[in-house]
Amino acid sequence: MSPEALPTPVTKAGQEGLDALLARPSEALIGLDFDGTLAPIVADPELARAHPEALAALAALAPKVAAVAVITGRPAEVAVRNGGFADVPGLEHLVVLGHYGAERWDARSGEISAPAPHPGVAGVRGELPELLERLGASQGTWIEEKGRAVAVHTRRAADPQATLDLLREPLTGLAGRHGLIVEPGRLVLELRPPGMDKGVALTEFAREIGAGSVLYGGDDLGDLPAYSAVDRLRADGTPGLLVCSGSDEVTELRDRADLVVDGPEGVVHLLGALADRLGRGAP
Ligand SMILES: O=P(O)(O)OC[C@H]1O[C@H](O[C@H]2O[C@H](CO)[C@@H](O)[C@H](O)[C@H]2O)[C@H](O)[C@@H](O)[C@@H]1O
Repeated sequence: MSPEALPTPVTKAGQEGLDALLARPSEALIGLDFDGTLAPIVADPELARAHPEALAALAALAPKVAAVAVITGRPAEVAVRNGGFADVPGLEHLVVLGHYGAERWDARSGEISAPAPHPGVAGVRGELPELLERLGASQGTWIEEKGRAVAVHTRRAADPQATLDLLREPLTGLAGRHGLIVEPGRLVLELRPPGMDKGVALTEFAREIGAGSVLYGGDDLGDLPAYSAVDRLRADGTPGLLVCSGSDEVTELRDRADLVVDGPEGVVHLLGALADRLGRGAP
């Protein structure tokens, strides 16, 4: 198979991040979101799976870099299952940071560590169905039970965006009354505990492994804190590359990214191209 072509970042900072990754891969941290980045978006989150070529690309790249971490809003256990990340040769050191970093799964041990559940989630869970009913949220709006959080999805509603807009304020009020926050995403409003986000998760993990460069790839609003974390790392002297898994649904990342690729397909090609380049002896 011919090697994948490596795309060129459109910013100087991004090019410096890529150059650092290629020059010193053993110091590089690769952080990747799951839904919309490694897994194509589908109407039923239960059916979301990693892109068919994602595991092979990750397994080719992971042994060549310091670490690969999947940083996701999903419960870690769900991401590991839907991603097929367990027991993959080449991914023996993979880390999955679930619930925006509140949970951590290590491939090495197969164990998940997590803090105590936030009591507000039970309160929200109890009130949510009646609130949705009262608001007349259209048919197709449904609640995803996430254990440490609940998410209200509108992708299957007759008018997904209008339904999301209708729910935003009341759900923010409900979350606030129970000490939770609303995390908006692609046709979803998640009510979850505060205090952790993907930026904190990425920064802490980069510090833990002593990363000398960071690539972060995401597609959704929940990935913006990780983008900001890479900006801060760059300001402190750690080169970074911001990758956007492009879609028509979210444009905020596209505007800040160093490199926009075509959805999970493009992400997988990028990972493959990096593995190819490093395999041939970079830069
Ligand atoms: O941080 P992520 O890995 O991107 O997870 C964020 C949310 O992803 C899931 O919802 C999204 O993907 C679904 C499956 O493709 C799609 O149906 C939905 O519209 C998207 O918003 C997941 O269900 C949420 O719990 C995550 O918070």
